[in-house]
Amino acid sequence: MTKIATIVGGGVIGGGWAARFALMGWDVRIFDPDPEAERKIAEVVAGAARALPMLYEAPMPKRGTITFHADLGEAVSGADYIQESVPERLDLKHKVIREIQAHASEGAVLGSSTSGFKPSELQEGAMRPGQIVVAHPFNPVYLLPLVELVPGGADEATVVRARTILTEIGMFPLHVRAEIDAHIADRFLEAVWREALWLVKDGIATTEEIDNAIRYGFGLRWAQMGLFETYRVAGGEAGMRHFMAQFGPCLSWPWTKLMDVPEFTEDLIDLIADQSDAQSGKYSIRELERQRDDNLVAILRALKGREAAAGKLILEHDATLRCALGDGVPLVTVRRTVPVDWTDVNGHMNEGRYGQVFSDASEELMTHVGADRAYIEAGHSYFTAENNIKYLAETLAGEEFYVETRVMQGEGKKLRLWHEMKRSSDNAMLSTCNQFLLHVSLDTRRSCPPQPHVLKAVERLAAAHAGQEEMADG
Ligand SMILES: NC(=O)C1=CN([C@@H]2O[C@H](COP(=O)(O)OP(=O)(O)OC[C@H]3O[C@@H](n4cnc5c(N)ncnc54)[C@H](O)[C@@H]3O)[C@@H](O)[C@H]2O)C=CC1
Ligand SMILES: C[N+](C)(C)CC(=O)CC(=O)[O-]
Repeated sequence: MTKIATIVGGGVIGGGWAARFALMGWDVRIFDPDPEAERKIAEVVAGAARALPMLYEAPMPKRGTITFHADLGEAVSGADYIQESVPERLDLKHKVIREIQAHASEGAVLGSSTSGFKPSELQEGAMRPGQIVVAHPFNPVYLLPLVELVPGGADEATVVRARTILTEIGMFPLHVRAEIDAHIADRFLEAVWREALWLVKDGIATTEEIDNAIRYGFGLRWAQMGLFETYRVAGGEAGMRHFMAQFGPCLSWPWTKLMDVPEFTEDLIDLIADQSDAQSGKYSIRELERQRDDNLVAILRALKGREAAAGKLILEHDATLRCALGDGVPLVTVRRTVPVDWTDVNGHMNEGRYGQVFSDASEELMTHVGADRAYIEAGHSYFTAENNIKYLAETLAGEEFYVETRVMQGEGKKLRLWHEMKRSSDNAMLSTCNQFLLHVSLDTRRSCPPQPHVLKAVERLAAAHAGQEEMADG
């Protein structure tokens, strides 16, 4: 049964939540009094629909519907998960929580995106305080996995449900055990932001120079090792103890402005806004979002390949999205989106990646006929002896495609497959591959007949696919 998430407040963050839930197969309802909300969310969802599927090798779930509701009660009634994402004002959050709880079911999780309020502040005076948790996400919500889960006085059952749901939609719920203003990450980010403001105000660095100091250096380290592991390595062979002995004393030197906050005068606002315009004003916000998303996808996919940090989480989530091939004729062996890191200087999917796509297709087929991991570990497999690939139309980053596979020959050790790669949006033929494989013994590395159960499955498919002639392959 389709699950329902309601997003109350569809701005930058609410739009990101809506996109993540819908792309993970949930039906999404949105309540936001802004008459422009529908347009703004459609733009965020379009960006997310291009970026998020690029993270995965597995097919994405069928996308859920997104509906807009003028009545808050109607929007929340019967929802499984409700995420409050209205502006950061405690009086407004209290009012909205009261209205939500008057109509929401008792079993629903009510998460708040608040960047700074403690859960106990939100729970105070609520009809059912135990139903409310802080679920603080990071922008863009549809790509960054972190969500700080702060229970405060929430019921254990609510916290468990929240964690389960957030994990199911591909997030990393970081359990924040003690509630404090701004949780863990924003406490940290506020310190960095404050120091950056001082550097600009004091004329020491421009906004661009500060961004360069981050993106050419420590920002790259943070994405994969965080702070403490990075500093442990920086301590050399003696590790963290040496690092602290060397740099601990600096903490009492005047390296930072500590808690002083620069006053937000009109002059400071103009200084920063003007420098930001000079740095990035040539791009629209949507263009910057696209650059940011493509870079995040490339970084996350690199980490995925290394099973490191957030990439490991995406790899594990990918495995939960996989499902067995059906029994259709032809078999749909691959369904996925072209990630940005598969494109080349011509701005389209590089020809080398087609080989990977058809290799993935034959691996899926092998699993389907019983030549799976266990079979390979037992010393049997198929080797590809020939690929004849035709490139028929360009394939672009962000496009979903699928591969239909037919078994054209399945006799003894010979296996010949015919793959057709098609674009999902219009079923246009993108590429074909005539692929010949030989069954081998991994002990002798020479060809040999398959085990009887694999041969039987291959023969069954060859019979089912007989007469399904491939396109002329001359
Ligand atoms: N922008 C950011 O980087 C992040 C923001 N947050 C938190 O998310 C929450 C929302 O922030 P943003 O999305 O940035 O703000 P935003 O200003 O982009 O969006 C707020 C939305 O709430 C709507 N709204 C106002 N009153 C409402 C009501 N009574 N009922 C329903 N909707 C209403 C507005 O029309 C607007 O679309 C805040 O609590 C903020 O601290 C959390 C993580 C990051
Ligand atoms: C600026 N901010 C406090 C709203 C930022 C966040 O809450 C998290 C983020 O995405 O950086």
